[in-house]
Amino acid sequence: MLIRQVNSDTVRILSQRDQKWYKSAPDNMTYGVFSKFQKSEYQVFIIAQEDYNFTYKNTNSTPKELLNAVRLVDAEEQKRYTNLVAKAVLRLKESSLKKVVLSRKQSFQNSKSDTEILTDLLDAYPAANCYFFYHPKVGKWVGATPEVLVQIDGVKLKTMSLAGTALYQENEEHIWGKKELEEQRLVTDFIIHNLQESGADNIQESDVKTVRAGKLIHLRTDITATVNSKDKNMFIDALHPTPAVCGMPRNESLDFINKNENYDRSFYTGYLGMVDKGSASYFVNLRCMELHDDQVDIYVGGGITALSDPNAEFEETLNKLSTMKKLV
Ligand SMILES: C=C(O[C@@H]1C=C(C(=O)O)C=C[C@H]1O)C(=O)O
Repeated sequence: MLIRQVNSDTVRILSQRDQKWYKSAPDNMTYGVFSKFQKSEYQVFIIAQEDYNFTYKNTNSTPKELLNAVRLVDAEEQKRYTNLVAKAVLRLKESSLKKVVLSRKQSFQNSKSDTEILTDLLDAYPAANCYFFYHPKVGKWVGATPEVLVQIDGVKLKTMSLAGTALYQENEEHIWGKKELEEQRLVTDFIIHNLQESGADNIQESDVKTVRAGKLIHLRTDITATVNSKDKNMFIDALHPTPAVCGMPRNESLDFINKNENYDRSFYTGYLGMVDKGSASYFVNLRCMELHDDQVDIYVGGGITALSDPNAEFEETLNKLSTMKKLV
């Protein structure tokens, strides 16, 4: 497993010599975790039998083709997805469901090598958390995620509420609509409530800010807290899945997703992380794709509320799709 965190030059690789599929890891070791959206299905632990890091300086010359926008409309898929969103909007208007995150995957041919994809990823997304994961029994995934699930260093915990999406426009301050502001507030409230329930102290939230992720922008609140428990997993369980990838209330949205999304999210909207003695960093697996021999599956989604417009939600998935499509 390889990770380069936001705006860092250091690429870290944890590698396991054997091909075993570890289902847990002792806490005094350095290890990586790669988890499905529905964690009860499974998690993979990478035991760091080797632990390397190297400096990767961005070339400052992102290849031109990576900057081009690509629009990847598939008419059938548009119809299917907008119908799904319309069904969710009806449910959101008629029930106690407040938000549900819907998603889809689209497949493309790929002729690039893993190394080409990885170097293009590191060049194109210095401001994202870039990762590459491979396990012979699990598969090969790559992504550039803007979202931290949770970082714990000693007693300090950091997390974020990230939701709401718009296109980045140079020299223009975006005015966010009610839908985005409300759906992001919902995520913040959920995180704060669940941290309180888990016994975290001194919970602080920043002002809401607009942050850039490639050609997209999102709303983000940074949240910090003090934690005394040594059990990092407790905080992951408290936070994952947040309403940034699932919905609100959690069980109701999960039920809607399982009954209506009609495909397997697999590791998309799950999380990945590295745990190193006293510290742990976990990221939400977004803006990601699964690599097969000559095909890739790109996963994208977005938060739906009663105020959502199905066509605008489809556009949002297209914009997110191009993040990874540029790399293959
Ligand atoms: C679900 C995704 O992203 C999440 C949904 C967002 C939204 O609905 O605006 C924004 C950021 C993420 O929390 C994705 O990128 O696939």
